[in-house]
Amino acid sequence: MGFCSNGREESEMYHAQIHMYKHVYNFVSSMALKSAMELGVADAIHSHGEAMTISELASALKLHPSKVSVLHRFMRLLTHNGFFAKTTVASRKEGGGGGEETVYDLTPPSKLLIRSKSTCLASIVQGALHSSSIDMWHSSKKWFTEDEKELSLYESAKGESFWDFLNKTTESETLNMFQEAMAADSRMLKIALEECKHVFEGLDSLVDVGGGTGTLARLINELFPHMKCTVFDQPQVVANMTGTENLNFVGGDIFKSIPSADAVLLKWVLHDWNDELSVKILKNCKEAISGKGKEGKVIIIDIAIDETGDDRELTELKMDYDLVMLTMLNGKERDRKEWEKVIYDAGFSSYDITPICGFKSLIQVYP
Ligand SMILES: C[S@@+](CC[C@H](N)C(=O)[O-])C[C@H]1O[C@@H](n2cnc3c(N)ncnc32)[C@H](O)[C@@H]1O
Repeated sequence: MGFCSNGREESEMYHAQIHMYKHVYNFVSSMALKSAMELGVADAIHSHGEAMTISELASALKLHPSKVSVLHRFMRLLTHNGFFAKTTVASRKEGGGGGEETVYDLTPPSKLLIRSKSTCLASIVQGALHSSSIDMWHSSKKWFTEDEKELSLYESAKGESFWDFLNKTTESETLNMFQEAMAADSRMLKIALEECKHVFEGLDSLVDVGGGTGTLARLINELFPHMKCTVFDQPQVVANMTGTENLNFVGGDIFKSIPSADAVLLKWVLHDWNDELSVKILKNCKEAISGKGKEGKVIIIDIAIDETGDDRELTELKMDYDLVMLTMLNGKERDRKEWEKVIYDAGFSSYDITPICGFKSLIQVYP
């Protein structure tokens, strides 16, 4: 193909270059977001109570005076990316002399970084962009040439599985960071749970398998105070947790056995595992709900990839997550067909999938 021989080819090539560079530098937007989260930009604007100029923001964040122009450039990108809104207002400075100034305000995405709010997702930004989640990508070429199907990129690069890394006593800070990120994600489900109360009606007991530190179980308990909820997770995760009359914590292993209940909840658990291990978990869930006969059910909250039904941006997010699960844990995000396979392979007779809260789906599975 000639380089500049014909207008169409030339324009196609330069579009391709833009496409390529855009994807090469996607990480800059992610990292700028992480910097804003670490600096507490959203908290500063929230505490101030109104939109702020760059100098006000720099002073509230206690930045070095030499970094005011740096902050301006970060805010320019973050504003372009929808995290802040920029407006021009009459100068509020004393003796402003009728001049104007540019002020930055919060937008719905940056409101999700306000730490005092229950919907804060700062810990997700922290965990997803932590060096332990990113460093391994430098070893992907080596991983592709290894003959170890079950080895995640994480394990190939670091010599230990992500779960082992999390559970090392010396890394308890990382375990806390991970559990806090999971809790933050669960808190986001509050409204969705209220909207799908019917899913839990008629159940006297529920076990939240891989339920972490119990954030979701607590939300369910608030909606259904009479339901007996059990949070089942690895012993080291639930060791110091205290329950209430209708909320208790049990340590154990999902691959061995799961406490009995009318229903089992699995939020963000099956995407951690490949199909074979997911079938094993689902079979143990089936056993756990067997006392309730045909009335028992397994409630899965996870991603369902739907390339034809979802828009491009949503599908990209779901596919990004698929690679996160693959590389960190050898897990996977599934489309309808893939869900159906693991569900039927585990011996269940039917299921239904409903999208809830943005990018996750609620999958009810019946014996
Ligand atoms: C991705 S987290 C999801 C946590 C929680 N369901 C949520 O969405 O916030 C997966 C959970 O599975 C737990 N887990 C991993 N392996 C387990 C095992 N063998 N037995 C019990 N729990 C396990 C982890 O400790 C972790 O809390």
